[in-house]
Amino acid sequence: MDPAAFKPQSLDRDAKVYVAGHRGLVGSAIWRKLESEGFTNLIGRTSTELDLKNRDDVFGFFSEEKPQYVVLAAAKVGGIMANNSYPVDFLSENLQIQVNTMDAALENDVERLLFLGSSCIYPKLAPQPLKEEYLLTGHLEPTNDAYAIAKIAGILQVQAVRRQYGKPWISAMPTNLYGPGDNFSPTGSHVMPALIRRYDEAVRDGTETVVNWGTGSPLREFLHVDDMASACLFLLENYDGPEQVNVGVGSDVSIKELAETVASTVGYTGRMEWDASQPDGTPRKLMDVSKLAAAGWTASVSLEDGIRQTVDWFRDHRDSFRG
Ligand SMILES: NC(=O)C1=CN([C@@H]2O[C@H](COP(=O)(O)OP(=O)(O)OC[C@H]3O[C@@H](n4cnc5c(N)ncnc54)[C@H](OP(=O)(O)O)[C@@H]3O)[C@@H](O)[C@H]2O)C=CC1
Ligand SMILES: C[C@H]1O[C@H](OP(=O)(O)OP(=O)(O)OC[C@H]2O[C@@H](n3cnc4c(=O)[nH]c(N)nc43)[C@H](O)[C@@H]2O)[C@@H](O)[C@@H](O)C1=O
Repeated sequence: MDPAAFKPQSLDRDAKVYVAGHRGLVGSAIWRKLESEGFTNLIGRTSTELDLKNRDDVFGFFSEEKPQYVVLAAAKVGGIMANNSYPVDFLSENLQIQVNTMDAALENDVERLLFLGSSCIYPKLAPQPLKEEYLLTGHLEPTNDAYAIAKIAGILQVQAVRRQYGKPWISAMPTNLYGPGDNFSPTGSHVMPALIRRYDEAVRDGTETVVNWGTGSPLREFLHVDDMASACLFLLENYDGPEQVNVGVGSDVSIKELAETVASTVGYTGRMEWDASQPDGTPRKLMDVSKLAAAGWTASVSLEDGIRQTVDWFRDHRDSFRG
């Protein structure tokens, strides 16, 4: 990555900004961040109001609204089981959402666009930590290869638009995210919300043994979604380059350690077991975040504080997640 790509970009606080996926974990955090930083003209649409898979509707929306900036945080998203069970949905829906949104953004002359990918774009057995240049250097993790291919296509589309049309569009690759507003579905979610819900329910139900998926040995890095939103604005204000930029905290924990922290945070004192018939996924995916750090951005929410805050949020909202 060319360090010169990190340079101040002027952003107009009164520009119309379309946050695609503004009700999701990431999109809602980006919306809050932009509002708190003085952006006055944010627009969003639910998937019911505007299905980004519907190309005609997407083109109609862009030609009517004419947003100047776009944050593309709408996607079909899920944890290891959802990705492994519904690969064609993750491939096809994400490709449609991305291609329609970026094509319509190009046709309507969107000035700045930020595409969100994921750390799963890197090869399963790449050296750690994962540097941006490891993209397309090896085989993907099979539990999420379909989703990863869609995300890689998104990075390439951003790069191709830059090359062919000279637009200053960019891509960010977040590590595993968590925080208020996450998806707490027991089977569809990522590990953090799954564990918070499972251990919180175990405490309330007096369950003596809680079973987690896999062996507990995989290592994962967790970034609080408010940090992710802050990094997104930082990139929009400070980065103009073709290469995707990693966003993470720079350290990881084993799933077993994570489960123990969640259990102790919610006050669970029973037994913990592991169901090794469930997939572990990739053994490790620690992001190399030195590019972003050198440019002046680092995460600020500690894992312990972030888990405590997310547990509190879940407890305040858990009735809406029952069933
Ligand atoms: N969560 C994580 O750990 C990580 C997430 N990311 C990336 O961050 C981005 C946001 O993820 P996250 O916030 O977690 O996901 P969520 O599932 O929380 O939110 C996804 C959003 O996308 C919208 N959406 C989905 N399908 C459509 C559609 N067909 N038309 C219009 N809108 C649609 C949903 O809208 P609605 O609510 O209206 O249905 C929802 O607001 C994604 O690109 C994801 O790949 C990357 C790495 C890790
Ligand atoms: C962000 C990222 O998210 C996905 O990749 P992942 O990191 O493997 O996702 P995960 O959070 O679902 O699991 C992490 C680890 O945790 C273990 N684990 C234990 N117990 C539960 C559990 O109860 N639920 C879940 N989901 N996992 C569990 C699980 O077995 C695995 O070892 C991608 O598909 C892709 O979408 C992507 O980019």
